[in-house]
Amino acid sequence: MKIAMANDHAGTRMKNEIKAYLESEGYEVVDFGTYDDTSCDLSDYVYPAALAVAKGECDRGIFVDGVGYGSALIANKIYGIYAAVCQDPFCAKLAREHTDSNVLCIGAKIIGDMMASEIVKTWLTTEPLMEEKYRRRVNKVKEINDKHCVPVK
Ligand SMILES: O=P(O)(O)OC[C@H]1O[C@@H](O)[C@H](O)[C@@H]1O
Repeated sequence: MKIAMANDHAGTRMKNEIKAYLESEGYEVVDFGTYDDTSCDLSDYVYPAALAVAKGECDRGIFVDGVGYGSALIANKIYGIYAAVCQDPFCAKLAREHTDSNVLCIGAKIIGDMMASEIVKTWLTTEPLMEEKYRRRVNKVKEINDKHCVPVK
């Protein structure tokens, strides 16, 4: 599985921790930056990383900023991106089982490294539930995406 990663200055340290974990587990990581703690604008990094997922160049995305919502807000503007902010493994489990999210957003100012690691593990290893009600809900969100978002070329 190929994973796009992106972050701003608030997420660099945690992004590096997660990236090292992913690579040790055999995942391929494409790191869109930023690469240091210099203050920057999150969208400069999350936008291209989300595009890579939308285009199928990467299978999933994991983005880290201060609180997580900033990454999700940007990523969810892109056709085919379903980004969820997760602050614990239960949320990460449901973000896959119920929502079929393809981007995980984490807030480095909100949770610690151990929690982030458990969230990432859970999110990457949980599959969407096939129960009719969850499929129906996911499909309704996809219909909104198809109606209002422009496919990425
Ligand atoms: O460090 P500064 O620039 O004050 O704040 C940036 C963070 O605050 C929130 O908007 C985002 O989470 C972003 O990562």
